[in-house]
Amino acid sequence: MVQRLSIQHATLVFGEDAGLFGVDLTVNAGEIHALLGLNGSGKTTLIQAILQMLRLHKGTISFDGVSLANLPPGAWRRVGHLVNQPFAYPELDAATNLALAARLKGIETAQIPNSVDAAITDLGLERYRHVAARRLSQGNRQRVGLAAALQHHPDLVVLDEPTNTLDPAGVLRLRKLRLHRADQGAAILVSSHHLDEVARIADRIWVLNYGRMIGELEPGTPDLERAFFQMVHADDELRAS
Ligand SMILES: Nc1ncnc2c1ncn2[C@@H]1O[C@H](COP(=O)(O)OP(=O)(O)OP(=O)(O)O)[C@@H](O)[C@H]1O
Repeated sequence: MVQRLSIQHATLVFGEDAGLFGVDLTVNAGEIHALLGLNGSGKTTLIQAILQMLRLHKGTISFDGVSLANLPPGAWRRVGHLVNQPFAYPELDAATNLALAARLKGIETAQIPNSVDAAITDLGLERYRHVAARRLSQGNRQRVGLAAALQHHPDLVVLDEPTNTLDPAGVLRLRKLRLHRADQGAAILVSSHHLDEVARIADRIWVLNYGRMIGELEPGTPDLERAFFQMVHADDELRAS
């Protein structure tokens, strides 16, 4: 089993209980892992640290066994991500945005039109391929961002709340795409507030609370919401005592 993403004792302190405090996590090739946690629990911070948008104060993050600090720049082409705003230049249409993303990720020039077509089909953007990103609805802009994150078939996929703003059809497309990519060997880490969706796709579900990894939930748990709150409340009580 290839250990694609390995996070050891990730620590990044913004303030008391804000940030990350000794977070450990490993995602193997072919697995989908979900990060759950209340607002402010540290999901985006962890994802930004994985993407080197934030620097850890302590701990290490490795991709295929190589610490991010030593990763050659070309290795980032094997990563696909969506965090904060989806990638899209507002004046450019969906297809041109995707062609630029493909170029940035090192897809050969001759392959770019096929790659863009496939990404547009995968995310159901056919009607919008010639529409400027600034004219797209939020959900369709999110689809463009997801298409850009996934079109180069990255080995590691990191997505922060990707189903936000997607309609049920978009959620379904993304689910199929993620399951398919994991079958092909990608390691996928995704944060979410949508417990139903997480239960459908995740091999493992991790729970963050106040920047600490407080446990794992079994994806097959019948009432995932209840189990989640029990875990969070038990941790809150422990912290208060
Ligand atoms: N740049 C920053 N400076 C100071 N504090 C920050 C910064 N970024 C995040 N924080 C704090 O760190 C904590 C974790 O924030 P983070 O955005 O990672 O949470 P989250 O789990 O992604 O939340 P949400 O579900 O609302 O997106 C919060 O208390 C937040 O206010």
